[in-house]
Amino acid sequence: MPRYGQLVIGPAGSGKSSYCTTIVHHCEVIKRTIHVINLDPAAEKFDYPVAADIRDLIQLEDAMEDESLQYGPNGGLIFCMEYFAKNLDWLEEQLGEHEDDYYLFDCPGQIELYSHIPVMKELVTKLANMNFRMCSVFLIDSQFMVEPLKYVSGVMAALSAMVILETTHVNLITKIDLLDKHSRREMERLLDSDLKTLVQEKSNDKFNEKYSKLSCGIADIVSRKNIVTY
Ligand SMILES: Nc1nc2c(ncn2[C@@H]2O[C@H](COP(=O)(O)OP(=O)(O)OP(=O)(O)O)[C@@H](O)[C@H]2O)c(=O)[nH]1
Repeated sequence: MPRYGQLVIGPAGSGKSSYCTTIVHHCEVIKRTIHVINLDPAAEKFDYPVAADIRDLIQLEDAMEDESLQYGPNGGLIFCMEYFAKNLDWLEEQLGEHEDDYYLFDCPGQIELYSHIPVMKELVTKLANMNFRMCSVFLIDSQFMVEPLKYVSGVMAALSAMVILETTHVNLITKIDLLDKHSRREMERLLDSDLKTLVQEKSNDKFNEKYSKLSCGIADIVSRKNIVTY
């Protein structure tokens, strides 16, 4: 029987762990067994029960304190994730064989993992071989959604993850409660309008003039392909 789960991804601080906690509470209410796997080697604390933890395999400090490696936090994290990708059998052991249960994978926020580093794709392939049906949930802070140029950048990041991972993909806007009325209206305008026109409005200052053609071209592709509604 297939097993089902979500890869919870998105930029640092976008709310991935908070989302996992919320889903755990929801599953408690609906009486569905759920397992949350921490895949962030730099994570420090969780508000959800951790079923398996990458830090039992490797921790960020291991890479940063090693005399021969001498990585900083970002290089260290990539090193840890590459080490994890070489040891995916460890994950298989941790996951066991719970047939009807649901799984959340709380992932690190480094954007490189969803642009050109193949680690997360290797994870998805491994999970598929283990008969998992995965959905990626890309969380994006609503701060990205209140200004056209930031919005294009956020959409591109989400699109990059979608293209790289090749799973079912859902984009989720977080922290909407922090937006004031004006920002909420702006967000709704962005979600409903022709993005190219909005970017054009913003791109007419002196600094942006040089790049406005490129920004408008990208905005046009994003809206024409309906990427924002996937
Ligand atoms: N107001 C508000 N705060 C939120 C929401 N979601 C997350 N936060 C807060 O945002 C901060 C970061 O949330 P996390 O859940 O730790 O984000 P993360 O994506 O797991 O962070 P990293 O693991 O560091 O990438 C915390 O202080 C959360 O309490 C939300 O929907 N509304």
